[in-house]
Amino acid sequence: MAALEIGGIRVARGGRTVLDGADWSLAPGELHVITGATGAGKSTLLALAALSLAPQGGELRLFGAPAPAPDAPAADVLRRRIGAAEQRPAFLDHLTLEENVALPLRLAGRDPADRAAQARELLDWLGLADRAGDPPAALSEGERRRAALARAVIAGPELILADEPSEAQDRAGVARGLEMLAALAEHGAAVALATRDAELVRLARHHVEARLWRLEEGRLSPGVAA
Ligand SMILES: Nc1ncnc2c1ncn2[C@@H]1O[C@H](COP(=O)(O)OP(=O)(O)OP(=O)(O)O)[C@@H](O)[C@H]1O
Repeated sequence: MAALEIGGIRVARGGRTVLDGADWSLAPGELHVITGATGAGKSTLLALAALSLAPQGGELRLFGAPAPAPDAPAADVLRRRIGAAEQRPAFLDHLTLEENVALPLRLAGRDPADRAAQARELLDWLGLADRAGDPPAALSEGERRRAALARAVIAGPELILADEPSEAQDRAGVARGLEMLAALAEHGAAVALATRDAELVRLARHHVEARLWRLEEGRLSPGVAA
């Protein structure tokens, strides 16, 4: 069963048709990389999958069932199975970075020691261990992106969505983030990331098992956007 299926999906934003009959299916254990020019609709596609946005037409299915409207109570329940790292992540500035990253575990009712240990491990892996006690406002753009990725994956979601995860990262950071997402896919998560980063695409092609898509004129097709 696919984690996510869209069929003939149509979305208009700001008076413009962004997705125009797009089809896509993402199964557990798969890593998909969506490429496309700026404004092509990559973030829109991930926002649909994250139940942040409703389509105007077509079919959206999550975990084998028709997706509820973003404001329906059922959407809140489903979102707990989804980890999304947004392009412009928001954090709670009265909490430390570690507490922000551990928030999904807090919402899941996990005990504090367990939450702290898991957050530390992820921050360490993503090169943020020395920032754990800092407020999010003190982080650089690249550090915020990595923290958003950590927060998206910490509770073990079945579907992981990462929007431009490599933006503002150095080469080592790009590789680390991709390695982590590929490892999570290997362990059974359905993972999709959107990017315009040629280095990330190169790594996805040659160093991990990934399926590449290009989003053009509102539709997805196999390959990489020019
Ligand atoms: N909140 C919004 N209100 C109105 N229009 C929007 C909104 N968000 C996005 N759009 C428009 O939808 C289109 C697709 O935007 P989207 O952010 O999905 O593209 P993208 O491929 O992710 O671009 P980028 O690579 O620059 O992040 C653009 O024309 C954009 O201006």
